[in-house]
Amino acid sequence: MVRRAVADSFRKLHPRVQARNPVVFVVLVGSVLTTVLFVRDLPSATAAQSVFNGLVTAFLWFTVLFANFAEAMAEGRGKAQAAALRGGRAATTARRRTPGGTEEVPATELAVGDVCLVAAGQTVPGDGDVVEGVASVDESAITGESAPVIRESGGDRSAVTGGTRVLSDEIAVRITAPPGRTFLDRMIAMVEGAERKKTPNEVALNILLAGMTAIFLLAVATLQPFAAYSGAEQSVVVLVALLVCLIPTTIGALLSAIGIAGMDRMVQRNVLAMSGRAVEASGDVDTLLLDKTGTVTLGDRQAGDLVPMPGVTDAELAAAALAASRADTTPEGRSIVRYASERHGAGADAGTAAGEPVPFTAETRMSGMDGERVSIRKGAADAVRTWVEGRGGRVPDALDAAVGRISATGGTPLAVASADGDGARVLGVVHLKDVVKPGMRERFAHMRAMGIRTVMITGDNPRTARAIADEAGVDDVLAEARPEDKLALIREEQARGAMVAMTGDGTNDAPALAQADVGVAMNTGTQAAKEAGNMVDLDSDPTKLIEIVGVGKQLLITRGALTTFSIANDVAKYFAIIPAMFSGVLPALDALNIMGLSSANSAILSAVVFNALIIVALIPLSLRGVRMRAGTAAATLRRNLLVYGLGGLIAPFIGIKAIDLVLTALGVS
Ligand SMILES: Nc1ncnc2c1ncn2[C@@H]1O[C@H](COP(=O)(O)OP(=O)(O)OP(=O)(O)O)[C@@H](O)[C@H]1O
Ligand SMILES: [K+]
Ligand SMILES: [Mg+2]
Repeated sequence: MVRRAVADSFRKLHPRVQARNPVVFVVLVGSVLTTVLFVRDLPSATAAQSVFNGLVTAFLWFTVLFANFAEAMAEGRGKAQAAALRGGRAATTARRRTPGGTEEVPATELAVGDVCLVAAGQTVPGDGDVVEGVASVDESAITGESAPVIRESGGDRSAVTGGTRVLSDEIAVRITAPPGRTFLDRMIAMVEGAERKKTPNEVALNILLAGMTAIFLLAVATLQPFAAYSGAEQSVVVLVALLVCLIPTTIGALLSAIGIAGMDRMVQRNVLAMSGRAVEASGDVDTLLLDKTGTVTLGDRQAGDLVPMPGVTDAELAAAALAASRADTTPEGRSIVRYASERHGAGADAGTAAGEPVPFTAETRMSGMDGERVSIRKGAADAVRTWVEGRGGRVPDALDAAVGRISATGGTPLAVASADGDGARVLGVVHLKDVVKPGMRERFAHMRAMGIRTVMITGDNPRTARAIADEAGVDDVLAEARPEDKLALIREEQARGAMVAMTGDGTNDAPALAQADVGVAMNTGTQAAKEAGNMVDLDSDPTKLIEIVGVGKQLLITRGALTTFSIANDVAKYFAIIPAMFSGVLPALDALNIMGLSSANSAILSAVVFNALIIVALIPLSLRGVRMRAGTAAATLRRNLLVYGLGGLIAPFIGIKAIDLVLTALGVS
């Protein structure tokens, strides 16, 4: 990896690459200039002068190369990972469905909307949503996790990724991404940094650094007339050396490496950040919104009980629930069919006329069927109540009692109602059971300690929401939320200045994921959710946000610390070079030579050498990030100013003096 980074450092010398970084570009121009002067003066200059010119030139080139090396090292890990991912992407053929049957086609010829059949042992040919069937899938090619996961049509676990392998059963997959733009392709581009754009913060910092560079350029250029006046005209090599020492080369050289390394630290935690901007934003998150099902809970909502209303028999309720769920492909719908068939026989709804299915939407929060004589609905209790009352029906008090009992345990109550010529009535309630994921409470407490407010938003009723919220330990809940309510809540938080992160998995979460500053989609979620967010968590762990925030904060703090160090650092070089330049003519300036450097040339050379070496010395810190300790932001800032500001001020005095001693001992100057 180091060898490749060294080769890349030379490859990056291309002016078009260098022009992206104003500080390093100025050093590059300086290097070219001193090289020309070194060669030009070679015949006329004294040997000592040529050695000086040659060494200054060499270390200016090293400065540029070290900056390139830092970036190449940061990119290295991603490139290795991309190569591994590419290796796993074997050519696959797909069994595409045609009007008459199926046909074999190469996966690269699939178009969006095609439906393919994938059986046990076969590789999923492209990204898509499962439209029929349930299967266990090995996603280790993408997540590195070998335990199989369940993918099924309908609900929030319908997305499959090209390159993963079906282990059991057969599924039909509707392709959602064109070849070349699949998740794996994007993942490769991402870890490789091919799509890396400068973040707004990086752009701002670059402008600041470019401004400082321009000011020092002006200062150094106007120094010459004064120097000439006082009889100490300086060589261009010395002026270039002074300029390079004064401009913020340290942070200029390391800035992009710090950003790339931050992205890479996300990848190491199995989080794919689609932009550096998202990584930065995660460092400032103060509100986290989570959906309930599949995020806070395991999301495997299964029918576990049927509660009939007074005057309704068990069989009647089961028949209605079954009829309303026959065409419902969501996991909830299928679990009702399973449960009712087990208890009351597969044909329990034989007496109920079939009809047109009414699919579930997050908007209506109901599903069911419309027959010729009778309509049936099942869904959120408040939605069903409105439906029944709208048809002149009266809702029994027993409904509230049943809903309350189920909700109190964190279960989801689905009310079942029917309407015919005689009016509408509630038949009973289906109890969907779900379980809070283990370890949630500790994780949310940790977030609270980091100053992050957690809000659970769910389409479920307020009592279920409250029960789950209390069990999981989130700070606040928003219940009975439709997609636009989720969106409105995020806008509201953002309007009062909060940085909002959202984790979710459903298609109904997609608008909110897109609106949030940091939108983390669960890998188990739907394609729509993954498209909308700016991060995907391959482990589908909502509390991963703690680590995401940690990485973001570390990125911001590392960048701040090294910027402080870089600027403080340049002050000392001023004390090395200015006295050296004028030592002959202005003895008063010798007071500035507090380092007691041996000669003018040695002082200047030592400063240039130190300026180059400090970049290499700080590469490990840039890649690893500064160590994070618990504490408030203000305390961290104070500590960093002390360590990196003061350290940056003192380090060069020691370093330059040491280099001066070595150079003198070697007899170089
Ligand atoms: N298949 C279905 N048929 C009828 N009603 C349903 C179905 N699935 C869910 N519901 C009802 O709709 C409500 C909202 O749906 P859903 O749970 O998907 O919302 P959500 O906003 O994604 O919240 P969550 O955080 O629970 O995922 C559920 O609480 C339930 O009452
Ligand atoms: K510098
Ligand atoms: Mg959901």
